[in-house]
Amino acid sequence: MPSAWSNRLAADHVAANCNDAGKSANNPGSNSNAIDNSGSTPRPSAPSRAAYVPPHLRKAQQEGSRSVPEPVSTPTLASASPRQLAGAAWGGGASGGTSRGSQGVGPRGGSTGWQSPSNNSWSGRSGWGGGRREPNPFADDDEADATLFEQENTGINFDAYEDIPVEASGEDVPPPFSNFSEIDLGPEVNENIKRCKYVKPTPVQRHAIPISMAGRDLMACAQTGSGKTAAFCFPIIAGILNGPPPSGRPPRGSRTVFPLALILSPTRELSMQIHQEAKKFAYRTGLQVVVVYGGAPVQQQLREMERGVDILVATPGRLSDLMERARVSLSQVRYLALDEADRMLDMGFEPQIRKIVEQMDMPRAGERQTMLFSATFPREIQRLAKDFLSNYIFLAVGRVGSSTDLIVQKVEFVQDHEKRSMLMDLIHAQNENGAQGVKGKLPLTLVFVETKRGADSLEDWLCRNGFPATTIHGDRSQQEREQALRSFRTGATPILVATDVAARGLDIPHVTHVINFDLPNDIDDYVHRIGRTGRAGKSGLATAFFNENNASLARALVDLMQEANQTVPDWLVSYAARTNFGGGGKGRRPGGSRFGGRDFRKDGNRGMGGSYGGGGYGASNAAYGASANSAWD
Ligand SMILES: Nc1ncnc2c1ncn2[C@@H]1O[C@H](COP(=O)(O)OP(=O)(O)OP(=O)(O)O)[C@@H](O)[C@H]1O
Repeated sequence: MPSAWSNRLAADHVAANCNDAGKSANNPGSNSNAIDNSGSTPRPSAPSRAAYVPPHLRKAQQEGSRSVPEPVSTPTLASASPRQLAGAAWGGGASGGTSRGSQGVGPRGGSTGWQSPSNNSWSGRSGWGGGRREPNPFADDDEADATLFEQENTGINFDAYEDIPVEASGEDVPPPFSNFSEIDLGPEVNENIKRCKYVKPTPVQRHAIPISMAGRDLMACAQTGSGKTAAFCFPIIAGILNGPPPSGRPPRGSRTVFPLALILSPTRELSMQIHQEAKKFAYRTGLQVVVVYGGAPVQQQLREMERGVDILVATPGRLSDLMERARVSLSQVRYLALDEADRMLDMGFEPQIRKIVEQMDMPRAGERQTMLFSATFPREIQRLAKDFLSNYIFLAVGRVGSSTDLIVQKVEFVQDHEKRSMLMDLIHAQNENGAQGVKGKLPLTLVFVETKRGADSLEDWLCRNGFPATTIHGDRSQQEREQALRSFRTGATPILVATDVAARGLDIPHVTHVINFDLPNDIDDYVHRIGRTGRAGKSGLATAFFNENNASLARALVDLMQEANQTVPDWLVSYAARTNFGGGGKGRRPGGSRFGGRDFRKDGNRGMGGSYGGGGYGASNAAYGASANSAWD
């Protein structure tokens, strides 16, 4: 499909590089020059190239080999994979690789390590005060274009969150705050908020932080990209710093660690991201934040843990493994946060979570503080979740008129065999329209497909046609997944083809377009997928390819789009009318939940016994909440 735009890309060179870039880890010794860009012959083997070292191994490599004095940088042009070279050629530059070589180093925790804002008994505890240098978690941010960073966090669109309806139900709901200065997070955390360039709290932060700081359990539902990570991290960090020093924890160097807070998330990449964020928020507090997740060498993670763990971020599988080896005890956990909580309690994860939370040594609900966060909370999951909570507050932030208006949603009727050419048209169009991505590069496009094979096949096809693409899915090695994400994030490879493994939580600035090449079966999955754009007050575009195979989603999709003030095509409305039997997936209420869904305890207190919903603030009835417009309430 020739065009001025594709011509300018020297597509044959790009496609060749793309082809080379394919699953290189599987073909380490192959001939890099065996290039075919005709699209008709099998993809050539990948070239041999310098082994990629993921971030979590770089330090180990440094420590283990004096001959490697600098941390391994994200590949530059000289060392980049062909796939990245393709991105560079296509995107007009290779500056996307953020050098980590100049990673900054923070001051020693020294005697100030562990000092709480109001409780100096923390000093002298383990942590950075032990003489280790705390790496500066803001180093990468500092390297980023400062203007860009400011735009991200203080852009005018952030005001779009101001009018969001909020519902909080439960007994004695603490009132919200307006500014970070009104709440005692402690001087270190306040300083870190400034370093993050957060000028004012987002609505979910305004409401959730006081609830958690008051010691209450919380189930919070707020839009994608609205700052939920900080909403659960700040109270955890401040709570630990303000709380009593831990008792009964073994001395440093012990093989079993006793974290005070546990943050669980469903994917490795999301856990890594939460870890990065939490380290920023806890910088110079003396608190140790450690992440453990599958697919990466356990020894390295064990070494990290041996240096002390106060806040443990984990995926359930690796955590279970470490608990079985008696390397982690949850007996001292004061704070438990489940990010993407509805996913964590969905069929796939629920038994594992139940085991971790209920059958090991974690203090019971009521003895610990529990926070559940997600953008979606189906009722049956809320019902399940109450087992993990004690006298909790349900918080729902946003629905109509909320930040999701920032995502323009479009639905195109596309038969399966036409999807690829439609995709090509969309990408051509957005590039010819001059959409801008990172530092003048092409905008980032995230394409969701249903299967891992489908992801590989589409990535291959895109590359063959001159579109630098990479892919992330469960069959790729962890190294490949991380490399793909980094290459996409930096703009070196501006198209990422993904399965649902990338649907939740990932915060990738400058994703301007999410394309549902294959629609999910569940409307909540759709909500999370499109939420990869339009984050932190910025606008975004989401396009879905719809055909007869997606008929069961029509009703929920129409409702969702109408709630978000989107233009719904007539043909989709007709589909929805014809298929008004529900859909939305997974046997849940048709259409699943909504961001800003209702507290299920208000549905007649089924199974709850006690009286709830008496307190709270904000609208508490049909004036808002998913029920207002829903076809089912
Ligand atoms: N108070 C704030 N001011 C400015 N930016 C903020 C603020 N709080 C969070 N952010 C930024 O907003 C972005 C989205 O935050 P975050 O990833 O926590 O969203 P989320 O609600 O967890 O989204 P998702 O539902 O997709 O997981 C991040 O880049 C974060 O740094």
